[in-house]
Amino acid sequence: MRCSVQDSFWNVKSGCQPGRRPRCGTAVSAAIFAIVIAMIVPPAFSALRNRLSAGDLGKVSCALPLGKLRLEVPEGRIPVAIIAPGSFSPPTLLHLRMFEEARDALERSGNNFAVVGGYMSPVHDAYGKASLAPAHHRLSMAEAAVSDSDWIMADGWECACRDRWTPTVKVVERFAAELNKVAISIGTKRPEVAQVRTVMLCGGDVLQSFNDTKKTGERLWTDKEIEVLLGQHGVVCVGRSEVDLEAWAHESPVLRTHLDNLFFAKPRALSGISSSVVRAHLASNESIRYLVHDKVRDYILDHKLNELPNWQ
Ligand SMILES: Nc1ncnc2c1ncn2[C@@H]1O[C@H](COP(=O)(O)OP(=O)(O)OP(=O)(O)O)[C@@H](O)[C@H]1O
Ligand SMILES: NC(=O)c1ccc[n+]([C@@H]2O[C@H](COP(=O)(O)O)[C@@H](O)[C@H]2O)c1
Repeated sequence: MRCSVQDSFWNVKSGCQPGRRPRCGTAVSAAIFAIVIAMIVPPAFSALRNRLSAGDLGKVSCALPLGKLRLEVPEGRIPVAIIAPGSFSPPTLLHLRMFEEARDALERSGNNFAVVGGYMSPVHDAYGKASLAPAHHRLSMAEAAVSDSDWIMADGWECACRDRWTPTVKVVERFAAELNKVAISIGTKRPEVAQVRTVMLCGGDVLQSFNDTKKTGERLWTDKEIEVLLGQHGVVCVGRSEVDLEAWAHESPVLRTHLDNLFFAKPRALSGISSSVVRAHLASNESIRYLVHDKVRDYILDHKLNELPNWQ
């Protein structure tokens, strides 16, 4: 056999030079080469796939998903959308449960609210929390988690369409701007735009962090941000522990002036399920079934996210 110019890749590996007979083109060396490639390429590919971020995020649509939005509410009701910012690394069943608790709390708050939709908004990688899986995985898992909900959606604008971390108030403002382009009909009235109220959803730990100060001495949430979030939008908070958040908010100087726009869901069943618990199970090679949606579990295992160094 003589080498051709087209053999160039193989020529380099085999020592074959055009015009000469290959020196070691035996079946044995070919088989060894194939085995070595088979051993090296899949793990390297999987590691690369886990690290890929910007490339995959390029495919994400930056338009707000509207497919599950309720476009009609009964007479006298105020349409409300629930926006949950968070890490979702990974999303758990408790994250989904939070939405159900929040919807009940808002609709029973005596404000005539009718919840028209809910959104999970995974935070940008640049937020820098050590346990974040790459954003495209967190977004895909959020989409899998809400796939069989008839009202909760996942939105990738914050994590995939921005080049840096976005303060939550800006995230909520963008949801408000987009949702207020959608015409909603109230009772028998003609559908009209600019009717949807946006309310941020968070757990008790995040609400309590409104009072926190960073190591630099700056506030974690500025007064201005809290003013806009609570004064113009609203916050619905789901308790994660026995702490009486309502009493705490009454005592908090930054919150007590906005109590009218602060709503509390008090789950009958408190659960310790969190993303860190799920990651701890994965790190110990234990089952995560019934802690996360089955599709999220499948996604984690299919993409080997359990091997992410920051999930160990
Ligand atoms: N069990 C829970 N009950 C109520 N709220 C929750 C619960 N788990 C998470 N949340 C809330 O969900 C939102 C998103 O959570 P996020 O993914 O940022 O953190 P987390 O679930 O606490 O993750 P980690 O364990 O990695 O810190 C936050 O507002 C958080 O307070
Ligand atoms: N000032 C702010 O806008 C601010 C501060 C801290 C956390 N957050 C948001 O809170 C969410 C939850 O963060 P943690 O997972 O750190 O609790 C994230 O979406 C993050 O962007 C916002």
